Amino acid sequence: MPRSLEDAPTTVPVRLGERSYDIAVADGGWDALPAFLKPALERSWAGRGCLKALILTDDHVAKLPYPGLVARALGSLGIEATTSVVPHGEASKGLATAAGLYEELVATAADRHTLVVAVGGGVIGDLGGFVAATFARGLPLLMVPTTLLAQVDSSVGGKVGVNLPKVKNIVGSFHQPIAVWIDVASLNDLPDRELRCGLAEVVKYGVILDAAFFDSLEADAEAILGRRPESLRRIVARSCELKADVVSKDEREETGLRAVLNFGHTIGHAVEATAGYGGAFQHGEAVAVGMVAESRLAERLGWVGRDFTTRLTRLLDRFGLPTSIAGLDPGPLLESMARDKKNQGGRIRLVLPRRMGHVELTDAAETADLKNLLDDLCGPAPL
Ligand SMILES: NC(=O)c1ccc[n+]([C@@H]2O[C@H](COP(=O)([O-])OP(=O)(O)OC[C@H]3O[C@@H](n4cnc5c(N)ncnc54)[C@H](O)[C@@H]3O)[C@@H](O)[C@H]2O)c1
Ligand SMILES: O=C(O)C(=O)C[C@@H](O)[C@H](O)[C@H](O)COP(=O)(O)O
Ligand SMILES: [Zn+2]
Repeated sequence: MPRSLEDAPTTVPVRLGERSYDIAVADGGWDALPAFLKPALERSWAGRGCLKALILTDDHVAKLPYPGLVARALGSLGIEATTSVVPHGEASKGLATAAGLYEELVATAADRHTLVVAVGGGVIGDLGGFVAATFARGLPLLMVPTTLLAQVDSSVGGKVGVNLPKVKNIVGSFHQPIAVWIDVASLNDLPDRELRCGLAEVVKYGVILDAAFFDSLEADAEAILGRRPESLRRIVARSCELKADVVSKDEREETGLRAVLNFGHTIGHAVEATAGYGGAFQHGEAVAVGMVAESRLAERLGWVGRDFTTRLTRLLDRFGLPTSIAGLDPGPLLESMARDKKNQGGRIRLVLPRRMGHVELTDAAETADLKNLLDDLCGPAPL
């Protein structure tokens, strides 16, 4: 049970017609999970009549209580769970791991009512979601994100997928979960580096959608880094609300609205893929340097002033995130950007800021502009 009424989970709805679902933002209170899950299973065609579940997690999270707490909640609903553990890290988010999971589903006689439960970070959510989307043409999916990044971003909105060696997230689908259960208390176990990675996506929401949220992150930075529960719960709930609103208006990134969530990712994904998965840059770190680099591009196009990038860089710095791509090789970065999913008609499209709280998808930058930008930013940092 929640420890008090104030501890009852906050619910954020994701409004998508028949694919609507709720995100519960709790602080402990795992006893409330069965009551939260039961109606979600009943609402979902594939979840109705569910007797079996596959809990997917990684070898770090497998040592924590969360997969067991999920299995217990499912057991109380009469659902028998088996657990599959994959190695932690981005290298697991590939077709080879997915193929192994398909074999496990076959071996356990999974049917279209078998629930896939992703318990872990964004790697587990994207991989488990991809397997759920594709096995038997679609199994019900429950997200139980345990990193800040997964709680504020990857567990919400239905983008699931895996990487090819040179291209991030290039094989995938849109497959909405039936529910998302977030326990912010699980963030107490998280290494500092992973907390910072999540903060990169949190800062992103301020830049793209909510200037007042950005102000509040600046004001509350110490409490957030100190993992004060109210602060974590506030940033998780607000991030989920902002993402849920965008996803409900443009679920499949068709109108250009959802693309705003990709600020920092055109250059960020290029940095991640060229550095190698599990290499020098985690996703959140790549997004941090990507946001700064894309803000510099916006400066060059006259969209924002230098002060805009300075303010963004200062907050990322305060959160202990990298802000520079100095020393990277610009050639492979540009090649990688040319493979971005947002591109159209051979033109690279990026999401760039106009002012705090507002960004736009644009192909205004010529390849030569991008090459100059990368040459400058990858050169030695100014003294
Ligand atoms: N689908 C989307 O919309 C979306 C959005 C953002 C990011 N992503 C994807 O998410 C991935 C990054 O996710 P991530 O940053 O969560 O990385 P991750 O899944 O690799 O998790 C980071 C590390 O934290 C560990 N961990 C997880 N929970 C923990 C806990 N409570 N305590 C201690 N350790 C814990 C994991 O074992 C792992 O070592 C990338 O692949 C990125 O592309 C997807
Ligand atoms: O949900 C979205 O839409 C996003 O763009 C969120 C991003 O933070 C996330 O990294 C996403 O996986 C990137 O999507 P992609 O389409 O560029 O692969
Ligand atoms: Zn991201």
